[in-house]
Amino acid sequence: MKLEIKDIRKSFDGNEVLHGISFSAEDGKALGLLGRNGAGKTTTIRILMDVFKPTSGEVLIDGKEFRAKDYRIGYMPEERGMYPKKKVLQQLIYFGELRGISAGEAKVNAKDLMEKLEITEYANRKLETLSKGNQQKVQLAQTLICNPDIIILDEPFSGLDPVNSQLLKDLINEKIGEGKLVIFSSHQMSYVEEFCEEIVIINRGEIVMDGNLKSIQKDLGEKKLILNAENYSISELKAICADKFAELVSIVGEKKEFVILELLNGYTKKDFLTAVTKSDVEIETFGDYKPTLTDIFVWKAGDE
Ligand SMILES: Nc1ncnc2c1ncn2[C@@H]1O[C@H](COP(=O)(O)OP(=O)(O)OP(=O)(O)O)[C@@H](O)[C@H]1O
Repeated sequence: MKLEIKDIRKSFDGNEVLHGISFSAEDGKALGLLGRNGAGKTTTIRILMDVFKPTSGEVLIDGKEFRAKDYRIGYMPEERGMYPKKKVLQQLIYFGELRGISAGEAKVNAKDLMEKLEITEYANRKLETLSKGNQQKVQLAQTLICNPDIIILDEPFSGLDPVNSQLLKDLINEKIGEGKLVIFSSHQMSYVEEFCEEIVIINRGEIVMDGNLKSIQKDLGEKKLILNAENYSISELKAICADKFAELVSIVGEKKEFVILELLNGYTKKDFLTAVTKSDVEIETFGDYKPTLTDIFVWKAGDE
């Protein structure tokens, strides 16, 4: 199953917020939809869910027009929409029926999900009496109650402690393993890095980066090295690189723990290592630079 967003534009009152975005998501993989606040992620998801019509462009599934109502979709919106006064199991069954499965099937699914999310003991409690994190887990159970083929999660980890995050991770991974199509929107880069093979970064309504995360990291890390010294601080090391090794490398950045360098044309990692070894720099860390998703995000979606 392949879901394609093709050249989508969306305006609100004449103000265009999506400027022709295109990307695709496939089953058995998770796609991370990233962007700063107001970038256009929720608007994109709402177009997918048929909450809004795009101003132009189309959404296709396996090459045909996609109509959300024809598919089993589990959508966990950022603003959680459940009934505070209703009992947990009762409302999970209600949402299951609402989404086209029988009460019996919904009950079986609800019990299975509650067990996996360790919330069985709250089955007969009113939702509002649960802690925020447990309410969040009920919300995920609601999202998955009809065994959806397409799962769209908007900030599913907000407010969860590490143990509960792990339960959620296990469940989402299980769904990816079952071949579901998962779209995952979050500001928590570590989770995106863990789940998502593919990423799309939206900035001010435009796609600024799109593709396989590992390939992007490899491409952006190409010819880049990290260096740290035992006998010099980062700023001293930068000055040394600019002074002694300027023929071999340029300085492209720094982190608390190391300087990031780029090999200049014609030079190899070995050339640089030989030069450093001959100098008085005592190497603490030396190796290839692999940008984190946070690095990529800040670079692509940060302020100019
Ligand atoms: N119903 C609406 N009417 C008018 N403008 C809207 C509407 N919905 C969204 N927008 C505007 O569209 C732009 C994108 O908003 P959107 O909610 O899609 O961003 P987002 O990437 O999901 O942000 P966040 O990370 O803060 O949730 C914003 O400028 C927002 O004000």
